Amino acid sequence: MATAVQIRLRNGEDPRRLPSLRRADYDDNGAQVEENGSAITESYDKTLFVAETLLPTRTGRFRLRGYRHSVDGGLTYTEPSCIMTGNPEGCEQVAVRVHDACFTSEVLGSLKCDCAEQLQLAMDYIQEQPPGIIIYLQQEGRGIGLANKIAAYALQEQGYDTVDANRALGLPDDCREYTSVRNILKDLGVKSIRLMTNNPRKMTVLRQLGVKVTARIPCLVQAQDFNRGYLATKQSRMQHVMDGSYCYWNHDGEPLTPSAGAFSSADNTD
Ligand SMILES: Nc1nc2c(ncn2[C@@H]2O[C@H](COP(=O)(O)OP(=O)(O)OP(=O)(O)O)[C@@H](O)[C@H]2O)c(=O)[nH]1
Repeated sequence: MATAVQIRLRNGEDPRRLPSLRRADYDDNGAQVEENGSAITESYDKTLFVAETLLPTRTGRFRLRGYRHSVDGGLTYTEPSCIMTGNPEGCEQVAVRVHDACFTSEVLGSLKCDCAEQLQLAMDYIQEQPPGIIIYLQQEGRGIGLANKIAAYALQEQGYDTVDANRALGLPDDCREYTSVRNILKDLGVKSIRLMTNNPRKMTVLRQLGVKVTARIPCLVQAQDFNRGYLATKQSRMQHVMDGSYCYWNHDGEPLTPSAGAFSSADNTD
């Protein structure tokens, strides 16, 4: 006999919906305004916790938390999730990976990028050194979506790199937004984080949102024939901190080879 699923209600809200959110309108400058045109002070980004379960995986057991996130007052929403080990609630300096979806590598096994391997590295890391959190966001293609990313790949077959392909399509280099990360960390009571990333933009954007980032943990994977150019472009045109000729990674975030000048201890503690 089926058992009724109990969903915890918070502040009277049904977390499966976003009923209390209103639609935001925007003025010419992109600011959110009321119907009468006056500026809105209330924030229209909202991230609601839905449920948590325990998930056994090939990498080990993880806590998996589901959220609903809206930036337009509930008109549309995405579903960020949190893959966690240990009990990071209320902790300082929690190892956190903010990871954006990559259907091509994570589902299809594409070799054109390093996304799937970075996700695996992060899972290994937080499994071996709990507590830790991976916040997985549905922002395929650096936010342009899967179909546009496929269009960008088609242009890359003609010789465009990953930046110019987006631009040739009239799309931004990177339009990911991270308000859900701030909201989820707040929901968990996480006080500060060590961010697993090679991307300085992520560090900057999260700090601007008020997330206390105390250190960076490099998240590097071995380059191979199909992603060598992509990794080199991320380094040269998107300021990612990595060495294009070889990649390495260990759990302390320290360089394994003396030639790894890009990874001074200063990089790891800024
Ligand atoms: N538009 C576009 N997106 C890509 C391409 N290759 C991978 N992606 C997307 O890039 C996102 C991951 O971003 P990356 O630039 O690889 O890395 P990052 O997350 O910014 O930085 P790290 O934290 O160091 O991994 C995922 O959403 C992928 O779907 C590409 O060639 N074009």
